[in-house]
Amino acid sequence: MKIALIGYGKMGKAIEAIALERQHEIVLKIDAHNTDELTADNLKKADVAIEFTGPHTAFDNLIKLIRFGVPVVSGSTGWLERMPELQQEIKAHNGSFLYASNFSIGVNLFFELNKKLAALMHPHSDYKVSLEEIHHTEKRDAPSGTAITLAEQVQEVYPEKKKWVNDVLPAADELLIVSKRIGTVPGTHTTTYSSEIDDISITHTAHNRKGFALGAALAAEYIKDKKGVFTMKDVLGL
Ligand SMILES: NC(=O)C1=CN([C@@H]2O[C@H](COP(=O)(O)OP(=O)(O)OC[C@H]3O[C@@H](n4cnc5c(N)ncnc54)[C@H](OP(=O)(O)O)[C@@H]3O)[C@@H](O)[C@H]2O)C=CC1
Ligand SMILES: O=C(O)C1=N[C@H](C(=O)O)C[C@H](O)C1
Repeated sequence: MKIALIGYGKMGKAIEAIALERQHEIVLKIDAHNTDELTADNLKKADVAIEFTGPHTAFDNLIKLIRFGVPVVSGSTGWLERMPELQQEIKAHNGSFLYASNFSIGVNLFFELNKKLAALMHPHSDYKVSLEEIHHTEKRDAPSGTAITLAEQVQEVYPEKKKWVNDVLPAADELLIVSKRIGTVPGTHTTTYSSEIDDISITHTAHNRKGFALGAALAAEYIKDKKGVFTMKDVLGL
């Protein structure tokens, strides 16, 4: 498979390594220094584009890629309020798109656990729910996209939590997400239910970026010849 990497930073490089191991070819690499090479002609060489740039650049890149007609996998976080606009564009161009706030298989299993644990805990009102995420100091957005997904899953089960809040004292109808930035931590997410008597926590700890990169490669292989909007649940059959 011929892959265009849009974003060639920590994730772009991790994806390149896994893609080469899986016998794919990288036909285009775009970073902040050669954005003028993000053209329809250059994208014709690729079977799929994998976009990991960041919160401020993702949406414009994704709109272009969809208009160029290339299937797109994106993991950029911090732009999701514009997803409805992108979805319209995907529909208008009969495009192919797969987004995940976290591509690792472990985190996608963790998402399923998170939903199940929330359902178990909700009847037990002594336990107060909260979330924590820890990432490296280069991370631009807070809370992490993964933490937002976890919070939204909890909110589905706890409709009394009207919104999530980040790093402030929460009101009774707010769900707290604590964000910490420490060294080179690849990504740690915890959901905790805390009572006066005891705490129950589930944690996913990424040891490196290989899991995110492998998930993105699997997603690209899955989407290559499909049309529509997909998620990691489709890829992993969850
Ligand atoms: N969904 C998931 O599983 C995961 C998602 N992420 C998310 O992916 C995003 C990127 O993370 P990460 O790789 O760590 O970040 P980095 O900062 O390491 O890399 C970002 C890359 O994007 C490039 N870039 C900046 N602006 C543009 C632009 N306009 N067009 C093309 N490329 C551009 C940068 O170029 P330059 O180096 O020249 O500045 C750099 O190569 C973040 O939003 C992060 O949260 C991260 C890990 C997993
Ligand atoms: O920026 C990162 O590094 C990561 N970003 C994603 C997020 O915001 O959830 C996924 C992963 O935790 C690493």
